This record gives sequence, C-alpha cells and structure tokens, in this order.
Amino acid sequence: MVATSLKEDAPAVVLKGDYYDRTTELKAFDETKAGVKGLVDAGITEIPRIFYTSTSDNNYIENGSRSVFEDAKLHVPVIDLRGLTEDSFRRKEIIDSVREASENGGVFQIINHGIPQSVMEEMIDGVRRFHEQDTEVKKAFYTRDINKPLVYNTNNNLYSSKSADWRDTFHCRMAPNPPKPEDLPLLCRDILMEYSKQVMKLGILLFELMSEALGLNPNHLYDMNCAEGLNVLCHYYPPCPQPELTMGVTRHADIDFLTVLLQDHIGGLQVLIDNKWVDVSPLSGALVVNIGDLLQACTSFTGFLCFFICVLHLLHQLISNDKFKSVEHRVLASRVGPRVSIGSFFTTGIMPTSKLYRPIKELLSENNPPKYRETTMRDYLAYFRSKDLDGTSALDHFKLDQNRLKEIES
Ligand SMILES: O=C(O)CCC(=O)C(=O)O
Ligand SMILES: [Fe+2]
Repeated sequence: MVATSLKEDAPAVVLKGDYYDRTTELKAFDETKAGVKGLVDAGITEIPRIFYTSTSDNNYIENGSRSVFEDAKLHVPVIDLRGLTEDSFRRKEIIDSVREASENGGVFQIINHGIPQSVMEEMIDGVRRFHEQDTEVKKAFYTRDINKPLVYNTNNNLYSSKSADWRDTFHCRMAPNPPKPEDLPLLCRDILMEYSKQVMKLGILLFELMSEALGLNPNHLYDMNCAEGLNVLCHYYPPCPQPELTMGVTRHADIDFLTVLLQDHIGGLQVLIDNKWVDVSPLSGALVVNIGDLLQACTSFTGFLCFFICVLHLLHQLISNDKFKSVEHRVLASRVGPRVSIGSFFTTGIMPTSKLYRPIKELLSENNPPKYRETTMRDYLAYFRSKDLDGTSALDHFKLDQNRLKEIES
C-alpha cells in the first residue's frame, strides 16, 4: 500500500504572489456553466488561480513528483460479504471485521455486496455520458439552487472555499422524496434510479451490520432513520495539466451517517490513517464504505440542506458516543483522466422535532460513560444557529464534563 506522510509532505506550493480579484474570476468561471471540463476542452495548459490549493495539507509534490513511501501496516481493509445470509459463523466474522474497520480507520472496501457489476459499470458510464454530452445541452442543468431535482455545477462551495477543486459534479436527492423521472436527464435517468434502488438496499444492510457491530439490535440504526435520506453525488475529474497545484477534492470528512463510494479504475482517493495519506486503490467490483463526520466539512458547505445534514451527523456521533470513527479523505488531481466516481450519502429525512437524542444506552457502561448529554433536534438546531462556530464543533456544547461526572458519582 502506498502512503504519503503528512510530516513528509512538501512545503506549501509557492504561488505567484500577485494580487488578483478572486470573486470576479470565480464569477467569470461560474458563468461559463461549462465547468472544469470546459477549461480542459478549451485546451488550457495552465490552471486558473482560483484552483490553486491553499493549505499545505493538500500539497503532495516534492521535487516534481509525489512524496510517497511503502507502509505495509497501513491499508484499507477489504471485507467480503459472501455467505453473510447463509452461514451464521460467516456472518459473525463479517460483523467482527466491520466493527474493527469502523472503530479504527473508519473506512473499508466491500466485495460480493449484491450490486451487480453490470449495474456499477453502467452507472459509471451514465455519469460519464452526462458530463461528456454537448456543453450547450448540459448548461441547462447548471445551477446553485439546491432545491432543483438535479444540481450540476463545479464545487457546491465554489464561493466560500479558499480554493476550488478540479472537479465537476451533479447530485440528486433520491430519497425520501425521489425526483420525477422526467426531471432527470435521459442520458442517465434509468441507471440513476436503478443504482439508487440497489445502493439503498445495500445501505440498509450496512446499517444492520453496523448496529450488530455496536452490539445492538440489527434494526437499531435503521429505526433511527439513518437510511431514510439518500443523496447521490456524481463526480467527474477531468485530466489536469498542473495536478501539483490543485486537488480533485480537498481534505474533508463526509457530513452524513455513511457514504458508499463507487470509483472507476483511475484512482486518486486517499484516506488519512495514523496521520498518513493512504491510497484507496481501485478494486474491480468493490465499493468503498466510509463513516461520515462533520467538523471540517461543515464550515465549507453552505445552504440549509447541507447545514441540516451537518447537524444530523453530529447527533449521530453523539448517539454512538464516539465509538465509530469517521475518516478524513481527499482526492488528488491527476494528469490522467477523466476519473468518475459516485458517492451515495446516507442522511435522514426527518425534520426538527422534540424527539430526544442521547448516547445509545446499550453502548454505555462503567468504562464507557456517556460523553454527551441528551438534546432534541430543535434545541440542537437552536444552539447551532445561535453560534458562529467558525470550525469548532457544536458537539462540544453538549459534551459532559467527565471530572464533574466523577464528582457527582463519588
Ligand atoms: O471521488 C471520490 O473518490 C471521493 C469523493 C468524496 O470524497 C465526496 O464526494 O465526498
Ligand atoms: Fe467525501
């Protein structure tokens, strides 16, 4: 397995320091509605400054090549789901592997998961067809209005992030209220609906395994609406003439309960394990599963939908009492491409209610006391909205003071 050490990362890329009007350049780019692909189609050999990566964490080039080394201990586990339903011994083995992966790296690949290879290949082809169709036709879908049934643009957070990523995306909210078929592009309509149906079935199975891995009733997470919402993001990463200056996706953690990712054969996805960047190598037939988190992502997304998902994820961390780890990840830009990937984000469809959320009581013990106090979604949202959290977690407000708890107990 190839890993890139954070410590051994190259010093920050030195940018040509001249001032430029970023907002005007962002706007000019956005108004082309042709995305990153439009720049590549136009034959650019130098990337616009809006794409220059701004944080040293993202830089990975040293002396003109990637700073990498081999570390056999660091890898993303592959879990084979074959035999899950037929053999109780095998089921236990699988649940043990899911537990270990969820508690440690927070990421694993699955094979023999039940989604046919043909469906996965057609989904990748469908996404490619959408992005490679006639630009003038595609422009009709270009929007930043998240209430549209299909939202296609370059970077949801184009105007709020420090640097733009080398990627175009379209996304659809496929559950709980799927779009009308006629609102989806003909080029990928059927496969988008079929893939979403299959991935929802798989998500329900994964929540079942995760509930059991936490020692809970198999329906526990499902009954908490973890699989109620499904947002499907379809990414297209055009080849980049200066990959050392930008990123495909900036370092982040997902703001959902769980993500199921389908990637093509190109590669570039990396996860942070033990402070080292580890490649998630493409594996034919496999899907990448990662546990979501909020913190970095929350501040870089805008809009009520994303805000709402953020809050829900925090509540999830709260209910699992920090047992399952989320994983930070990024995608490197590359001269090779295009790369296609599809991220299926499991969220929840519920609206703010007075239902109480607290660490799941079955997970608590003397050695694992509750880390958070109970709260309602309504109170949580009220606190979240009342504060300019500026990258800090609203969760801290709900954290119980362990020393204080000990004092009370003694
Ligand atoms: O394209 C990938 O491999 C990852 C995409 C991703 O991290 C995301 O959509 O949150
Ligand atoms: Fe992600």
